[in-house]
Amino acid sequence: MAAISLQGITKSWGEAQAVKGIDFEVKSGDFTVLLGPSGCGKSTTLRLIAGLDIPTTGTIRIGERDVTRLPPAQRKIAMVFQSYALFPHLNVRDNILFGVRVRKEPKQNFEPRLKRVADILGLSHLLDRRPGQLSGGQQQRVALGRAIIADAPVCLMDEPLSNLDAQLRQEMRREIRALQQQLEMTMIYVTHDQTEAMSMADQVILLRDGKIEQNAPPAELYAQPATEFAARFIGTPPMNLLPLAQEAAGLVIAGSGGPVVAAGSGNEQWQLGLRPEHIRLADAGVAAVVETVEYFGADTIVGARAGAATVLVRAPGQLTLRAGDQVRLAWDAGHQYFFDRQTGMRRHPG
Ligand SMILES: Nc1ncnc2c1ncn2[C@@H]1O[C@H](COP(=O)(O)OP(=O)(O)OP(=O)(O)O)[C@@H](O)[C@H]1O
Repeated sequence: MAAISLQGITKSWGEAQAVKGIDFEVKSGDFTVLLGPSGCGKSTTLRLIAGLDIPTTGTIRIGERDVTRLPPAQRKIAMVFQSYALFPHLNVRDNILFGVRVRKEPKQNFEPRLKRVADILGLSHLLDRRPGQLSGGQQQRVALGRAIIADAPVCLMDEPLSNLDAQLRQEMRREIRALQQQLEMTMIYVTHDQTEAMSMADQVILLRDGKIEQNAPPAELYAQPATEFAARFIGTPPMNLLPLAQEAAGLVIAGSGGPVVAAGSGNEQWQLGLRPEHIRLADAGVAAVVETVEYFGADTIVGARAGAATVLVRAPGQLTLRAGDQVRLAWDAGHQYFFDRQTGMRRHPG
């Protein structure tokens, strides 16, 4: 049985439609990420599940209950927001216990639950401090603690890591994922960061302009993007997309050792997609001129101009290339993707 299901959900404010008809199901114990660019409707969707807003049409179920019109308190969900929403005048203990006290749960349960949650999150030695005396990561853990102590079967998070620096974000990603698995929480997590989505999720729901573009596990989203938009959104750096005009059709033939789409008539309607990690700098292949070289430690991203197109290549290790160097680009035919330029739909492979 699905832990959460949304059917035919729309949300309008006056003329403006933020959510334009979405359907999805979340399995119990799964980590689901709502991913997409700013304004695509992620937060609105999460707020509808939380009960902070009511959908214009459609049905939301949590377990077997239709909760579409229930207030947040009756939905048995925990929430963590970007701002943490900690009370500055309360210490860590009272911040964590705030929700259970408001709900007037039996007092004798408080201390053992607090101890467990503080142990899990490494907050035991900080219980008497106030939020202002904590680092960003510690504050984030307190916000998590408040969600976990509720023992709610469903936890919703809206960009909970966006105020943290890059290293702490990575640590917290691992921590949240481990906690979610350990506690078998059903999680819906909003982010615009595809790396976050790919590294944490069981299921990624990619939203675009109020609709679902693709709903798939991370590996499928990467290997089989349904559309050009999905292909562009996933990957670091994202997939190269080259218009398959006459000139670029030559690229395909030269690069793959054989045309997948025949050169010539009608190729302009296609877009060729190549992931940067699937292109090699080789002895033979398409001639290109290096424009940019960025070294990241484990790998190097090279930007090279081939004809009218600039192609990004991701190569392992450090390369001793400079702008202006001549290189040749090669790739396997099996790594070519083709998209219909009109509809954006992927046509090949698959
Ligand atoms: N209360 C509101 N009244 C009117 N329009 C709203 C309201 N809340 C959101 N919107 C609009 O609905 C659309 C979707 O907003 P939403 O916050 O869900 O996007 P998002 O994907 O979460 O974006 P971000 O990543 O920037 O937070 C936007 O165009 C936004 O301006």
